[in-house]
Amino acid sequence: MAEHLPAQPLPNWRRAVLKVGSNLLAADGGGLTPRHARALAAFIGDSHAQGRQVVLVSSGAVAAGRALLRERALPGDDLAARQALAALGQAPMIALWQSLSPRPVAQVLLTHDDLRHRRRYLNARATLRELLLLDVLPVVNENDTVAVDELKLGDNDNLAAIVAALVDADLLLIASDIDALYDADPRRVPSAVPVPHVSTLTAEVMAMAGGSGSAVGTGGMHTKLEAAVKAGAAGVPTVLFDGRNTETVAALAAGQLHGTLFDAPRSRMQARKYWLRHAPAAPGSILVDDGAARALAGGRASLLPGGIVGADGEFHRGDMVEIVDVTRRPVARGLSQYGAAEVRRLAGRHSSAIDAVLGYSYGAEIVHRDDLVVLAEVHS
Ligand SMILES: Nc1ncnc2c1ncn2[C@@H]1O[C@H](COP(=O)(O)OP(=O)(O)O)[C@@H](O)[C@H]1O
Ligand SMILES: N[C@@H](CCC(=O)OP(=O)(O)O)C(=O)O
Repeated sequence: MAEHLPAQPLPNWRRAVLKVGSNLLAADGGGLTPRHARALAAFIGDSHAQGRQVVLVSSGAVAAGRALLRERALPGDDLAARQALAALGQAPMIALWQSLSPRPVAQVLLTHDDLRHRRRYLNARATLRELLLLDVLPVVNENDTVAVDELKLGDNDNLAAIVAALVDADLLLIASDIDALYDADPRRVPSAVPVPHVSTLTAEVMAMAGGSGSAVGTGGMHTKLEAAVKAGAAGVPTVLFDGRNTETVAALAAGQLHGTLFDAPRSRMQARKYWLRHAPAAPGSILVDDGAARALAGGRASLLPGGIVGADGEFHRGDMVEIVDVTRRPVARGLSQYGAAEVRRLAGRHSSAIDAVLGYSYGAEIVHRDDLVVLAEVHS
């Protein structure tokens, strides 16, 4: 099918999230097969050789678990059964990727709760960043085994979009069993035509999507469009392509897309700055000396403990806080890596003393420069 779709340039990227659906990993309707995963793993390897980073979001645990039980009586299709199947199939899914990757593979299981609570969100982000620094391949899946129904993210398309924002990716790649978004569900409307480029995800575009076309897929096209909306809100464009087509997958490494490109409404930097400017601040602030105030105003510095003279009010690790000078004039705002009590204890100390003072460390920066907007930007 890809030959019907014109090649278009893939947006430039350095860090991407690649989402691989169950349909590709359990392609023969049974257990896991490397058939399509092999080319996708080669794409990840090629990208790595080009100095790019990929975080993989892989489905397939439930499908793998179901296949492992084979002739045994299958449990029902209720939540507990799915959770048991996910527990059974998660290790083989990771093992499949490890068998195809020359680099070590790291398993990351996330729940909705991990992403909703600031502190756990920051911890997940720090772990993923660290895994990328360690040059290993993170393989993320929803922690189906413990997620309860009302708190389940439910589908890995949405999870992949959240992870793309979490790791500051500049592209979300969705590998599916179809070569593009079609203007209607192609199973119901045989005359449906592929849409190579979506500049805005209007209600009309959202209405094009139908459910999953297979027994193992969960979301269908609808959750892929939801993912494109979520990623777009974080400034990340999304591409959808056929992960079964080895030529399509090989072309990606050469920067060519045969599939659908969804533009992001604003740049990643604009989206992040917007969020930092408008996210509600906790009732507390960090007081900094003149040197730190000047360094922050320059726009490229992180806030280190040495420039801090104190903290007002209450805030927790991960909260948005105001940063003010000693006259209480606002200088910047940003996400604090430490709570107010910890900041008071660290004030004036060198970053290298954090461990000794607290007995642990969340890193050398109290507010990392990526998580900070200076005053001029706050009012722009
Ligand atoms: N408008 C549409 N365009 C393309 N595919 C659609 C559309 N509506 C529904 N689909 C179905 O969505 C399926 C892909 O989603 P899904 O089965 O969940 O796969 P995955 O495991 O890749 O997430 C396609 O195979 C197709 O049958
Ligand atoms: N977390 C589940 C997959 C859920 C899911 O979204 O599946 P899919 O629609 O195939 O991407 C699993 O590992 O089986």
